[in-house]
Amino acid sequence: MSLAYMPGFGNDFETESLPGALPQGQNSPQRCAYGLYAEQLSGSPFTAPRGTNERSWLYRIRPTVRHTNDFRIVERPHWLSAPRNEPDILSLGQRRWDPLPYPEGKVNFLDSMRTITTAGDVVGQVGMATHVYALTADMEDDYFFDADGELLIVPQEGALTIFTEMGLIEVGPLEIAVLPRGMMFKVMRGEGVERARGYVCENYGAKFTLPERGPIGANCLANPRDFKTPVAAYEDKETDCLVHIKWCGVFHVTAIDHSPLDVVAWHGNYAPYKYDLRTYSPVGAIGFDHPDPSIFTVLTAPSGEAGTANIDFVIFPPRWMVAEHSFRPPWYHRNIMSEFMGLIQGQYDAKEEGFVPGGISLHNMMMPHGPDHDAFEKASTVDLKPVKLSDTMAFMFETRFPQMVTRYAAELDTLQTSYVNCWEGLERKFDGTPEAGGWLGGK
Ligand SMILES: O=C(O)Cc1cc(O)ccc1O
Ligand SMILES: [Fe+2]
Repeated sequence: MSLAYMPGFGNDFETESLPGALPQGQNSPQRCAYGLYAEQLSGSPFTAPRGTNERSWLYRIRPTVRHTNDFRIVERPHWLSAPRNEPDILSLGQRRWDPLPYPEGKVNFLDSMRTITTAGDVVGQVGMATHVYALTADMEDDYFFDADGELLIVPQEGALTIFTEMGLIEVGPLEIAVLPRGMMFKVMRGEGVERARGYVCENYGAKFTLPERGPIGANCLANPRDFKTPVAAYEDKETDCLVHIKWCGVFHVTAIDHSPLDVVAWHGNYAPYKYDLRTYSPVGAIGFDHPDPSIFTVLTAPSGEAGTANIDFVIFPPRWMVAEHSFRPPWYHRNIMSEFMGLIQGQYDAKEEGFVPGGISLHNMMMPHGPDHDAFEKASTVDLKPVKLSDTMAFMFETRFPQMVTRYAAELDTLQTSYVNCWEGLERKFDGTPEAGGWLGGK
């Protein structure tokens, strides 16, 4: 299946899947074409400044009030929300996990979601949660929307077809999809896909946007035209369906007798999109030293405090390493921001082994980390000719808030017990002598 998309980031789009379904010149005609209902979906307050004002007009078979019935609270003990102030679930330390195994039997996207960390406060609309899905079935008559946040989906294995209210998105490894807060959708496996796994960042705060480029100028990094928004598509289905909702950390379900994906036409700037990570144009060190990873920011979710992101979504794409007289991999460091990393394919240059595709590493607030011993030795002694890092794609969900590990993640068999040993060989190499300065200070 080859789907149609509209290019651009945050554009004011318009699309119709039946000719004339979209009203022209006004939003609310007395009667809409084809007997459709008009409905506004607001992603920002009505009065938000133009730059951040987001809403779309949807023309649908039934208004959404008909997609909700009596709600019933349901338990979803594996999809958790912040605040979970349980810093005692796992003792402090750098953490790493092997990939999450696939479940036995048939499990869809929603049922397979497993929360790894939570940060901030879902009701205060700050922070985020990280999750992993490992699915073996489609959502067929199950539909979902997350009132608590925007979902950034990062497939690691197997393509997905996501049927949203505003159209269909196909997304596979090396691509991402972003589904706005409140958007109804269902996730199916892509054509020929048996099972699929990936990472999800649930953004409780302000929406992801493109980072400023500053002196880099008007081009490179993630270019707006590479973001793709689906054209309108609808499901005309009059059979029993379940609508699942996540609201303030609690899950609800309601039964209806038709599909809620019934939007025939829409216009506006509040819409889902996909992005191919291979179209990211990295800018890096062409002289010496290792710049901060913020040069690889694809999307940033601002927190209201300048330069202090609620979340940065950062990738480590294939690129040339050419820095002279420099230690080229990431440096050792400690960070006020908390770093959740995943690997989509290949190898990450700070870790020679142990960080595998589908795996996770977590370097929380102020937890020291950096290259493992082997990577350090290699990078300190290697001949510094230009080297192409290929077949690699790691990423980071970095947040200003500490990330609390869930009990589920803490008890996973895939939690590595000896991760810290990767730094074990970093022995003292100091060869200073008192004559050279010594502990009393410089001369
Ligand atoms: O910790 C990590 O591996 C991520 C990272 C990469 C980098 O190039 C510099 C800093 C940083 O946190
Ligand atoms: Fe780091």
